[in-house]
Amino acid sequence: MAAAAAKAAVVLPRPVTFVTGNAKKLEEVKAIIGNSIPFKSLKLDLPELQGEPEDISKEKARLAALQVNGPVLVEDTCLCFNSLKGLPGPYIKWFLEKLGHEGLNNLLMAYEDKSAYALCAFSFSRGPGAEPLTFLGKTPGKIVPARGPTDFGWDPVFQPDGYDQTYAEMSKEEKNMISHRYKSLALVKSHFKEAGYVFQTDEDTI
Ligand SMILES: O=P(O)(O)OP(=O)(O)OP(=O)(O)OC[C@H]1O[C@@H](n2cnc3c(O)ncnc32)[C@H](O)[C@@H]1O
Ligand SMILES: [Mg+2]
Repeated sequence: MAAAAAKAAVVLPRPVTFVTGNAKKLEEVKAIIGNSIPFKSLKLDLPELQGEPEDISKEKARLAALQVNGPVLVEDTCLCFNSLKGLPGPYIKWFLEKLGHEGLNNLLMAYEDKSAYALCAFSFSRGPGAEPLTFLGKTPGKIVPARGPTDFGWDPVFQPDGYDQTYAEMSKEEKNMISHRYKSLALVKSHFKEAGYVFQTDEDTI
């Protein structure tokens, strides 16, 4: 067949819903995605799961797709300390909540190596029952005593490699050009471009 290479467009029932309970994530996702993917957001507190980042992200997507009954994007963010073999990793939310910025630094007191990496795992599911695809973005850096505004998570204690500023001290534009989230979303965007999804609109979603 001559046109064997031509792929049929995959029609999705409505714009993708980005499901998150975190308003700061949403701000960054909106800024990075822009108009490249038609999406809307839904604030839902999905369960904090355990395991490997990729598995957690996929499971989040499965749960979100069931709740939304349509295509979803979710993401799970980890902050991994190399001296601690990648921990706190996906458990950073609880570590930050209980220990604060100073406590995160204290975890590394006994170690010379303060290096760390921020890891973002976006997962996309085409709908309930579909196997989610996962896209990982990683930015290396180190853990430092808190500097800068404290409006987003662990930003004040993470200084990316090659920069004198912590994520918190950078402008949002600058962070969004180098961040774990930016890198993961760049892969998501490429996937959407390649897949050529066609969206039907559905006005009755939130
Ligand atoms: O509803 P979801 O999307 O799960 O939102 P969440 O706040 O529960 O987020 P995670 O489960 O991914 O937990 C990640 C933790 O790291 C924080 N965090 C996520 N991205 C961050 C970033 O870019 N800079 C600083 N802190 C971040 C976030 O506030 C959480 O405390
Ligand atoms: Mg969460």
